[in-house]
Amino acid sequence: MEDLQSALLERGLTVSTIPEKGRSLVTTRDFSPGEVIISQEPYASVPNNSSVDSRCDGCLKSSNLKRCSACQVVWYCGSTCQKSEWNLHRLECHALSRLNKDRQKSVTPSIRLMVKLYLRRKLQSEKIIPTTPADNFKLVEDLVSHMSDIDEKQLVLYAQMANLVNLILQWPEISIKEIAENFSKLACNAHTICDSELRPLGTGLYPVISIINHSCLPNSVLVFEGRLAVVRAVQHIPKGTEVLISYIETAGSTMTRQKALKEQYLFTCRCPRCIKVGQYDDIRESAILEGYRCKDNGCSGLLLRDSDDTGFICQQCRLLRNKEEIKQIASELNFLSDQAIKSTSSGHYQEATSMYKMIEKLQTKLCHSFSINLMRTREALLKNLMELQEWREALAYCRLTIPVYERIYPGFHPLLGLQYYTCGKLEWLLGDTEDAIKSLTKAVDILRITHGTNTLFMKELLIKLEEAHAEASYKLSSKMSSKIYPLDYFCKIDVCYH
Ligand SMILES: C[S@@+](CC[C@H](N)C(=O)[O-])C[C@H]1O[C@@H](n2cnc3c(N)ncnc32)[C@H](O)[C@@H]1O
Repeated sequence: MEDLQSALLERGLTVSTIPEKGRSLVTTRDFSPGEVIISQEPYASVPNNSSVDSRCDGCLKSSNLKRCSACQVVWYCGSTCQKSEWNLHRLECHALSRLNKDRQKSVTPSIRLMVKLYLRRKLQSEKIIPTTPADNFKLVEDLVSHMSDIDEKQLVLYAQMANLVNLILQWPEISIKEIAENFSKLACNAHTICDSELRPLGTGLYPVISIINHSCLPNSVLVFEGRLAVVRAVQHIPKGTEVLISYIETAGSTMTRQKALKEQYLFTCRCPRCIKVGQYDDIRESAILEGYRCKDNGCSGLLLRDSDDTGFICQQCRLLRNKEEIKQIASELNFLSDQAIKSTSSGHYQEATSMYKMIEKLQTKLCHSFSINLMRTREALLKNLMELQEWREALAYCRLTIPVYERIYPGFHPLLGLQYYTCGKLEWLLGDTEDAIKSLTKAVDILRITHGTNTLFMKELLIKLEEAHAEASYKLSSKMSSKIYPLDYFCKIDVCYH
């Protein structure tokens, strides 16, 4: 820990203990928006491989993969990644090859992560892999496990998983209890590794990043460059301030956020947003985000439960919305949602689009215009319409989500930046160059803070913005000299969605 403290002090950081929270990362100098506070390679990581989606164990890419011919479990994109992982995979490969085919199928990413954790400890203790102050098993031992707070059912599950790890490793010196405790540590300390567009790729354990506590109104953001975890300041952080990231999707109401945090991380958040729970403003906000709209189409009031629980009363015009009517629409929505999800996952995008349109119609009747559920439906429509290359309609839905994003992801939030990016790409594709410039500029303003400016992803975005500017000037000069703009120029861009 002392070694870690000196390494952190050089970066302008220190570890302090805060009652109620435990260890926390605190700044010893000012950090400016966009500045990297800390970055770390994983102690152990695994791709979220499934039977339909495989990724390279080294870089998490999904192209040009070849399966390890010995164990038939692990994939690599080429010899560079295979070589860089070889020290550890040599041991893992041997252990996995001993399993029969059925057992191999039960080796989930979580099981592999635990196996890799122990193998790395072994390699470090045998000095085959070097240790550093920020990369050693002692840091894993120091992580919180909440063993005494987890319920019986979860404990049984961890014990079963620990048995499988034991069977794979065949190391009699480690106990089931110890492995089970480490599973509990992974549950509240491991991070989902995402690509630049926040699509999940894998899971990693970053023991120094894991010292950072949560806030629903964080001053920093965690993003990934490949497997490297990077924490950047999203606002000015003065010296002596706790570094805080968000562990969860912050869009939900206070109750929804608190439930998610309690279930997975076993604490009650008391951040500036959460301490407002139960106050009128917070109840109002929850009713907007997750509640219902007034029956009168002309009224924009929000609804709160009436005192005798017969329904919900509009806070603007006092009209009552009956509980039974709400239940009826909600059950229709559940049915349609199941069907729409099935259609999307089986690639029937046309069918899924029709379902989501029906859902949107019902939700527009039921929910407030800033409702998160309605926004999720529009996101699903955007995705499906992009699959169908219905760009104009996709853009219309993307635009509808922006005001809700602005409300639920204030400040420098990567999701808001990414949504502007999608909007900008669609506008440019459709030849709305002026709008594309506006959207791409907003995307750059946010993403240069959350993602930095040096990654390939950001370079591509900056090039797109430059090209959009060039196109606008070209259009202007063509207009002035009455020339016709070459249409095929617009077809050369790719549009992808996060
Ligand atoms: C990834 S760890 C963070 C570091 C941890 N404080 C430690 O001592 O190692 C996550 C755990 O920290 C605690 N924690 C994180 N954020 C918190 C917060 N805002 N309030 C209270 N406890 C928090 C919870 O116990 C949670 O399960």
